Amino acid sequence: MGIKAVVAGAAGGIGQPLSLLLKTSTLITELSLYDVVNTPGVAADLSHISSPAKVTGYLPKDDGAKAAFKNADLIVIPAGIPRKPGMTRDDLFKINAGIVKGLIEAIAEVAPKAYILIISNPVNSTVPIAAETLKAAGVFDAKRLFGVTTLDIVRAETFVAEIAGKASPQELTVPVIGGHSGETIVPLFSQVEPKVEIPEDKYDALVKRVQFGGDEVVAAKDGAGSATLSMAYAGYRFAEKVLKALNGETGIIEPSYVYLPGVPGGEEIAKETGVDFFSVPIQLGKYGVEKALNPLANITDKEKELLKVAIEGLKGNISKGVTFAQTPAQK
Ligand SMILES: NC(=O)c1ccc[n+]([C@@H]2O[C@H](COP(=O)([O-])OP(=O)(O)OC[C@H]3O[C@@H](n4cnc5c(N)ncnc54)[C@H](O)[C@@H]3O)[C@@H](O)[C@H]2O)c1
Ligand SMILES: O=C(O)C[C@H](O)C(=O)O
Repeated sequence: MGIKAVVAGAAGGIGQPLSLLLKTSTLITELSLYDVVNTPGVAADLSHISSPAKVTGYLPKDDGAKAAFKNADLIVIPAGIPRKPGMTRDDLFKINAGIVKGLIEAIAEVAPKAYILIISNPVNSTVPIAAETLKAAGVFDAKRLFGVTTLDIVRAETFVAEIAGKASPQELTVPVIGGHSGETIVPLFSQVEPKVEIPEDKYDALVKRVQFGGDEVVAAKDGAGSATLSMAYAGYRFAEKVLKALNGETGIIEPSYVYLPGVPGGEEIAKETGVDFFSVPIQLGKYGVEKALNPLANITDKEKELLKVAIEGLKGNISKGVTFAQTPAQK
């Protein structure tokens, strides 16, 4: 089976290294790169790599977005502006909301069955925008729409391993649930596998570091953007799991920000949290999310407190996205 993958925003700080990683996958036979600039060059460069995927670059002219997306199996979207110091992810809404909506409208027309992976911030709002836009086009399948929160997990693994003195962070599974910004990010250190002891006096700082890891990078880049390389790694890690699921592998589990009422097992979590969009561990299959796993049953009192704050923040982010998508564009 051939798999067609697309990166929308492929010429950007995340888009280029993410496209490189996707080009190395032997599961992809066709890799389409879409951006408003520079994709012919990025595609020519990647096309010299000796892996199976045929690489093509598309620009907006000649209906390039639709040509790029046509009949795709997997579309990853890191299109949009990144933060500068002093900005929140919500400050990106004004510009990125419209970019995501436009891209999703094109996808709805020409690739309604694609797995859509949204990286563009604010993820807490851009995923609801995508869901509403797909609903309006009559092609929404919650089992195939994902907000990529993997960078929070990657960071949690790294920071927990540092504290727990583990040489190999990749041996740890650290569930991180909720959303993807500040206090909406909820690491569940009580459910780390294999179990680790977080010293009491280090717990709060560790939670904060996972929640605000993005700010560390924004500050260090000092006006030159936000995380790109670690995000490309995280984006590929999630995309690779989707590719394996598409290829028939079973038992693949990773957290992602999904529309809970639309995925098996999600309704109960939506009732418990009071929000429809939420990141939880999901099991992936050939046709999308097979089930959402409920991580809430055994959480600690401290994690319950974090969850409460996260849910309050998420409610506003979600309704802002839904309202934007449902409001007709001003002429
Ligand atoms: N989900 C996460 O964990 C996570 C992590 C890091 C960054 N991000 C977000 O990813 C986004 C991209 O970050 P970056 O550092 O790559 O930014 P960047 O500015 O380097 O790249 C963005 C790219 O998007 C392109 N673009 C703009 N409008 C477009 C459109 N309509 N169609 C197609 N492409 C378009 C730009 O030309 C540019 O090449 C930002 O919103 C950032 O906040 C998310
Ligand atoms: O911090 C950002 O704005 C980018 C990204 O969401 C991150 O977590 O690094």
